Amino acid sequence: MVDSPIVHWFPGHMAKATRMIQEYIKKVDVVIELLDARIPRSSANPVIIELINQKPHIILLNKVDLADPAATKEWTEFLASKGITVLAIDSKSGKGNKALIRAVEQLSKPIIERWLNKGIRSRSIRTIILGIPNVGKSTLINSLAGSAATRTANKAGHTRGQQWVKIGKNMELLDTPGVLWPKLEDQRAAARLAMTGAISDDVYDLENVMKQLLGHLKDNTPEILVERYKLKPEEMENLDDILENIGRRRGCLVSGGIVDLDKARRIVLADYRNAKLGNITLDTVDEEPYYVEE
Ligand SMILES: Nc1nc2c(ncn2[C@@H]2O[C@H](COP(=O)(O)OP(=O)(O)OP(=O)(O)O)[C@@H](O)[C@H]2O)c(=O)[nH]1
Repeated sequence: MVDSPIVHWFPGHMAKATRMIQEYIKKVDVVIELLDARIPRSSANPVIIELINQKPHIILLNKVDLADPAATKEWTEFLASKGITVLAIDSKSGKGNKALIRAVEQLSKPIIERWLNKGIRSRSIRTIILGIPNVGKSTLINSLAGSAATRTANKAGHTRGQQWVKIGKNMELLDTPGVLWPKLEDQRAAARLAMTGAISDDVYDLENVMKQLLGHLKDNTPEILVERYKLKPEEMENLDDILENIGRRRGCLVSGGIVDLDKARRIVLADYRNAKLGNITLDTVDEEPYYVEE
């Protein structure tokens, strides 16, 4: 549960971001939306469809190298079954770039046809990359542009610059990605956004978020906890035991032999983010939607 409000996205910021995204979208023919393959539902912006305003739209499930391949297949099939153009990519390695360019070309065919009918022959298809903080927008732009022109960072909220970058023969990409706000009113999504690093580490309740992550690991992949932290079955009775014993194994002790639980929590969180606990997708296709209590 994320207890404290997320300072970056109070209503004033959201209104400004909405205006900016709407301005960007007016300038492009095709919108590329980046989601985190580990949390395709939680990393989607709540109002993206309205913002896109019926422009052709591609969804990219990014960081696929960190996600569970079977879950990625399910998500890809699920989204495709809704008529959405969807690709799974790893923008760090550039895997999927060619497929993305092909998908943009495919979606642009009717637009190019309309242009040709009007006698316009030399115009490029313009695109923009949209997504919540830290989802990999700059990494993808750099990878597509084949240079390090856009700064990437391992912290949320760090994207700059603005110009069109030529990709292939007939495509131009705005080198400034559109930063969307995450789904923070949905507490389940907010916790998962925190787990995957989309929300800055200083604005959520680590204890609460880690209770949920450890609960997920205990219920779904207890064998990974056993293997990674050398836990014995009797050390895994409940979440408090698990955390305390991980802390002991990892030497997170303060004076008097007491375990520094926050240190243990951070170790597990870093291990999850770096896929040291395996490739774990948190959002499942068939999960009940989360309802915000009135
Ligand atoms: N493993 C993995 N890491 C990735 C991938 N794409 C991006 N990253 C990492 O995710 C972090 C964030 O990437 P950025 O490209 O800075 O993300 P952004 O969406 O531009 O972030 P903001 O500027 O905060 O909006 C960096 O540490 C990247 O190296 C991927 O496909 N796989």
